[in-house]
Amino acid sequence: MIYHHIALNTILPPLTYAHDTALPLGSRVLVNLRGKPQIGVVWANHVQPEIDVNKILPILKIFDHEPTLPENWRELIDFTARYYHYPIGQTVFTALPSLLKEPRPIESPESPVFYTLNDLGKQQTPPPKNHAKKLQLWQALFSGCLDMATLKKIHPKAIDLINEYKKLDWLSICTATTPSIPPSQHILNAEQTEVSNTIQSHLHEYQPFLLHGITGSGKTEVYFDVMATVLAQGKQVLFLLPEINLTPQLLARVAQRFPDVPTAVLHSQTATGARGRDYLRAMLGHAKLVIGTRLAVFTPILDLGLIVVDEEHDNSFNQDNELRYHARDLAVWRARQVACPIVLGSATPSLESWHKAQIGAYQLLTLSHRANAIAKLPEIELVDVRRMRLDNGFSPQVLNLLKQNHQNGGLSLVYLNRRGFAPALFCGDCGHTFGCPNCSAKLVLHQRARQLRCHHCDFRQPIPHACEECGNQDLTAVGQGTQRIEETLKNFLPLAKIVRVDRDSMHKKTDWAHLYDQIHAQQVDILIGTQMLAKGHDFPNLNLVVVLNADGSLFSSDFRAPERLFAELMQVSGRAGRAEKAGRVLIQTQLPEHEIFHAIRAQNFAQFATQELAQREMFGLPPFGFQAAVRADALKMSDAVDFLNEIRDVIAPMLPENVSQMGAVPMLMARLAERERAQIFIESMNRVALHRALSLWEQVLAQHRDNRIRWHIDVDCQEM
Ligand SMILES: Nc1ncnc2c1ncn2[C@@H]1O[C@H](COP(=O)(O)OP(=O)(O)OP(=O)(O)O)[C@@H](O)[C@H]1O
Ligand SMILES: [Zn+2]
Repeated sequence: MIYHHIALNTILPPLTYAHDTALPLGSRVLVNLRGKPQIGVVWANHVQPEIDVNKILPILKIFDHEPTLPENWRELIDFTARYYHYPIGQTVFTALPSLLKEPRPIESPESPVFYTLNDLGKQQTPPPKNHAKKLQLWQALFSGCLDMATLKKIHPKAIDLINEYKKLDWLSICTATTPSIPPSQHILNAEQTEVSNTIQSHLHEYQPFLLHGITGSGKTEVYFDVMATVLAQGKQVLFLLPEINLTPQLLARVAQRFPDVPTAVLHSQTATGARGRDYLRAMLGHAKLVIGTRLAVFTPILDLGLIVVDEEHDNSFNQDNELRYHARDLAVWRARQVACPIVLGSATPSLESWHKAQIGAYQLLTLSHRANAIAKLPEIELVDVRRMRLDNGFSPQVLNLLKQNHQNGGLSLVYLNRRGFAPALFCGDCGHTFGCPNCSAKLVLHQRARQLRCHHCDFRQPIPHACEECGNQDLTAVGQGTQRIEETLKNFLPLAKIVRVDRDSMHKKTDWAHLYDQIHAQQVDILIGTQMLAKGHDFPNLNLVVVLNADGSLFSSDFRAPERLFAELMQVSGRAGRAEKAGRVLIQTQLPEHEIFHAIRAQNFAQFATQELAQREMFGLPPFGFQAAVRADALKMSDAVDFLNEIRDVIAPMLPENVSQMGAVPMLMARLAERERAQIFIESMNRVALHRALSLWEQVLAQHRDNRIRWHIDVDCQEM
């Protein structure tokens, strides 16, 4: 008998099972766990059993016709599990798409066949213009070699058309698997060229780059330029971006620039079947360009030649439940593993990456001008609203500008990162506000739906007619949400076409396409939007941005709040003035003297980063020190706090010297979905020591099982 370690979807380490031959590592198998058949992955073979061999169960089934999960992928999983102190088996199951978690054999995709029009085909009349997709498919076949997966992305009925053309003998099969890549529509400017050349002088080796390019400086064009070279060499590219930026606009840009390149798109909304297939296509090297959000960092890739992380500072690369990982950091690890360059791009880099560039661990590349030669960075002005009477959140100055801009035919964006009608409902008699019964959060008023809603746990209730404390029937909606802003502006400018863009208004994928069409047809005068609209979009006509109520987070005790606010305001400002029309940005604030606004007005990231980093260094905060949180939640705060403090005391005598652990404290958002949450911060200036301490925590936590309490470890935690 040969004994194997099998990684299973459990908190236990890989368990031992027997088979009469040695199975290849990375194979999928079926085994019994607690009497139930479960899918597992062979993690080690020829292991020495640590338990009585008579008790070792046999492997029930081997999916031996499937490709095995490759070695470098297993190394990535091992590293992830170790670094984030998470069970290996559960890490495997987070990283796999559903298709591979099913106890069924999968159909392994065959090597793709590439089609092109032959001479006879090229002599035919192309399909008429009113059959746009058919024509597009024809044009793609005319100029390149494409596989079925790529053709299907151009036209869903590609199979039928290919069969038809085959019958007519218009096609030939080509072997070329290195795609032909048409040149860009833009000629890179001098800065872009230099940056691209620098990156390209480091292909085939590990080299991290931090590309700091102001908004609209043409970072995407630089990524594409480097990608074109790597793809033309037949290597694969991993392109990661925040969920919010994975827009149809971006995918259209990719499709236009790389029409022949077999592409896999992996994000949480991709349909299960498609995601599984794309995962395998990347793993087998069929898909050359792998685009996705954070989870795509776990895609096995046969021949990785380049990684790009766009908007690398974005918080959505950090997963904050179950396996708490940072996709950007894992991407850097992967680049080192396979010795390829990685480009981290942003207009407002994370202070972690900026610091690494300052100390020379990353190479800093800069794009300091807008790519479009006539476009300039917008002017940013502050509107001091301290002593002003606001009309539903608007200063008179801002209202006037919006009116003027509408009269002059401009496009304006009103930014407010708060959806709903009003953030709170308030009783003027007794001062009561309506809170969520499950969370420490106020209920948000949604006027049209006639509901109060919790934006954290999605609790909903009808709008009450009277105060639940004193019975007063005169309740006031305080503060502004995007719906109220929309209402106010519609009353103020009844002739303007106003569109609100937030999570409540954008449900379907087609909503975005529709919005773009409307904007490009110049049918929109004013956009009202949350973060969703602030990032990455390129609306050439947009020339006025108004930010309402930017101050909220400046009172936060989260040390990352200023960094986030700076990034947010630079991003939203960066939407203005991207083409011919000069841009203007107004930020309403109660705190115009706050130092963060000096840097924002100067639009000077380096200045901001230097200030912030000096403070972080003084307090030993990341990126100077390393930090992890151990969190516990229970129905009662005292249970969570006591649990953590007890374990802390057990560990204290064993704690490595240069590690400190604080006392347990409630989290900033102390109550969430009926659970009360506490945490202990564990800090060290030495990463290895911190991880040694965390391993201790892991061991002791595992021994202290208490059904009332759930716990987790969050390494490099982003949430306070
Ligand atoms: N070399 C160039 N010549 C002319 N136009 C260009 C050039 N490079 C990029 N552009 C155009 O400039 C605009 C901004 O480019 P791009 O979207 O690549 O910038 P970005 O830095 O990724 O922007 P952001 O970070 O603000 O989302 C786009 O409309 C793009 O088509
Ligand atoms: Zn809630």
